[in-house]
Amino acid sequence: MSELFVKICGLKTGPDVDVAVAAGADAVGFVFAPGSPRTIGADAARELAARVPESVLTVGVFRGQPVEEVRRLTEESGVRGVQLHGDEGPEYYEALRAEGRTLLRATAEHVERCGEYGEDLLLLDAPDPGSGKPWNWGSAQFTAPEGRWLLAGGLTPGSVREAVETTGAWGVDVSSGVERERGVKDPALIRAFVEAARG
Ligand SMILES: O=C(O)c1ccccc1NCC(=O)[C@H](O)[C@H](O)COP(=O)(O)O
Repeated sequence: MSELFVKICGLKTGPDVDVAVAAGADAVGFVFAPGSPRTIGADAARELAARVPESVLTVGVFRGQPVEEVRRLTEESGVRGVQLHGDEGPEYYEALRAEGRTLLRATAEHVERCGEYGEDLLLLDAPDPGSGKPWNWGSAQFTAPEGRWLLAGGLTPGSVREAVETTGAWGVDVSSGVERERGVKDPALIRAFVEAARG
């Protein structure tokens, strides 16, 4: 099996981006959704994305924003992936597909397989994304989707390995669990998370 895909989300500073990349993250996320302590603008994201090597995917995170706004922010920032947390339907993904970006669909609903909406990666997350609250991925009722999917929602360096082993997730995504306070990343936790995730 290939190595677990690890995404570190909600990065706001150059040093934190550098730590995530050096730790071995496969993707880094910049929050464009309004109203979060992690929200940054296109100019800040462009500067952060410029520090990231080609091998690491840069992802803009959106929630309930018009497709024109998503297009504008992705173009201005230069991120190569788009992560959607709203109620966007397949037509929304179709509208973005032509731009050649990696599309991530985040949902708290049960999903049979990745790709149903035209997404490249599926993100199974808590109902309140970025809150650090875990959801019940360990329950007997949970069935993993087919295809490439990431587990998110309240993961920490202490819980991520068990979560991967229990669910068989293809990848993981974290924000709160690598912060020392809400919206402020902790380099040691970023390193510990990536290491623990891959066992
Ligand atoms: O981070 C936010 O504040 C946020 C706001 C609106 C939509 C999405 C948001 N974050 C998404 C993520 O950081 C992750 O994809 C994921 O939800 C992990 O969150 P966490 O439980 O904090 O580890």
